[in-house]
Amino acid sequence: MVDYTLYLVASQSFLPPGVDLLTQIQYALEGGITVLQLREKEITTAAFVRLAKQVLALAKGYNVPLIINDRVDVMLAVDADGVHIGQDDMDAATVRQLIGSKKILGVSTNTVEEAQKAINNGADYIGIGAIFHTQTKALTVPPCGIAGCREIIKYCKLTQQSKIKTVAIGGINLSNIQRVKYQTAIQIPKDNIQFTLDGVAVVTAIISSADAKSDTKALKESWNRGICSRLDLNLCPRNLDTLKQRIGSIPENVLKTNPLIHHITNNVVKNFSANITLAVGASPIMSEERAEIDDLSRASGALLLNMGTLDTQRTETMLYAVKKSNENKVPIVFDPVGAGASNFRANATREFLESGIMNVIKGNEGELLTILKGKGAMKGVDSISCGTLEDKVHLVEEISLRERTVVVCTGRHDVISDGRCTVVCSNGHPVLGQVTGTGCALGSVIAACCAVEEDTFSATVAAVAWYGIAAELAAAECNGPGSFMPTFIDRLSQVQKSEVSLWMSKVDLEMIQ
Ligand SMILES: Cc1ncc(COP(=O)(O)OP(=O)(O)O)c(N)n1
Ligand SMILES: Cc1ncsc1CCOP(=O)(O)O
Repeated sequence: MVDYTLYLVASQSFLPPGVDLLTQIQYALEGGITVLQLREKEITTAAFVRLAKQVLALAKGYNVPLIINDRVDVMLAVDADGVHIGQDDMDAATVRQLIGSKKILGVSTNTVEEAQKAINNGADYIGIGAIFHTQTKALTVPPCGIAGCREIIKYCKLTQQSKIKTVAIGGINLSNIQRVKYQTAIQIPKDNIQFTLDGVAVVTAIISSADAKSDTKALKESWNRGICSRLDLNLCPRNLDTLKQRIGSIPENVLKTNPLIHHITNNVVKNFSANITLAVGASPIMSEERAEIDDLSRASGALLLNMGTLDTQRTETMLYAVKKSNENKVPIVFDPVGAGASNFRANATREFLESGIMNVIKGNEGELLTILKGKGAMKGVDSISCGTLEDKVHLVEEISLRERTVVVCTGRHDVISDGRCTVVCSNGHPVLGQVTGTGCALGSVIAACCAVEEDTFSATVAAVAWYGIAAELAAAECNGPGSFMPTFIDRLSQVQKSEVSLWMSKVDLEMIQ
């Protein structure tokens, strides 16, 4: 039985300066790779055979199978353990005939149809990908992403009841390996079954590493470790009554717990967001200093990441904060402000989503459309509409299912989904749209609620309703946006102090079946 946990696709092209391939492979073997592939595109057949013989001897010493990329002739010449082929190579059925039944056959797949064909043609495993963008090769088809990968796993494991093994490939590294493992998992609650990938394949995460042995170890440990971050997909209450019961106590818990909320947010809203955080009973800290992220991550109840005034340095810091928060199981609320306004922001949004697990994604329709469809869906940082409320619900559900996280789309009606359960919250007031920063500061309240409530979906619904009700109360008392701001902060801070039943009576929620 081959163990596909950590599959290295090795190639001379991506080595660090001064390091030779055999040495790097030796480190990777010492670090614990479980499968090795030799992928050489630029060398002669004779050189490929020579190299393959050396690599095979090395791999045998660690009992690790050697797969040859693309070249059936080289694989047969050195008697390697198997061959890996892509969609543009010799067809899998012919390769199977040539190599016989005992050798390993791997096939690259990007769609369910390709997986189906690979299984029918006798593949032992499929490489699913590219799952994310990769620097290693120019992709001819777009990355299939977490959602595409899940579809393929589901097909392989469930529909076909097949013994085929699955590994994901493309852009996988230490920062996202856990996300890949857990977010591609398929749960069948009624049968208590879970299907997961059998492993991941990487090129640069190991082959370009300055310390290949320890990076290999770290990748393997991360794969085998329990889940980082919180993915509480089973906690979502199933009906409106249980949801309302659960959200009723959340504002009070924020006040009692006084969680620290680390904000990496935009310059326009820092002051307002800090005041809103204080008003709900949490403690804000605004810091973009990378040197204190480790400490803050250990101390924080939640992290708010807001892309409003993004720059290159802040992007780096945010990526590091994502990594640390996931490691420390600190929930992250991600606000992709202006995601589609420029290529820079669209790319950063993608990079954030690929780099780790975001527990909540909060955006307006334009931002969420950008997450779903890429750049081109919005103008500047202002939102555009995706159509009817039904369209908005579909948008939120689609992203939530794809990213396996809670998604909130703000607007006249706020739509919140965790992919299994969707609610529309109609609390709020149009004056919120006349005060800058009110959208961003909602992120602070969501983060405060997530810090005290494990069930991220309920925490998010509580925050959205709480915010909306405070806005309704404040708007009723004031004359315009100027006087609204202080009154809003007052009302926000008073919700916990009022009777739960009083604030709950104002909650305007509808559950979408
Ligand atoms: C494990 C694994 N999965 C996918 C690939 C990609 O193979 P292919 O589609 O043949 O592309 P090239 O590697 O030839 O560029 C792989 N090599 N390994
Ligand atoms: C060979 C291949 N096939 C699909 S993505 C990929 C390259 C993966 O490289 P990396 O792990 O460095 O992103």
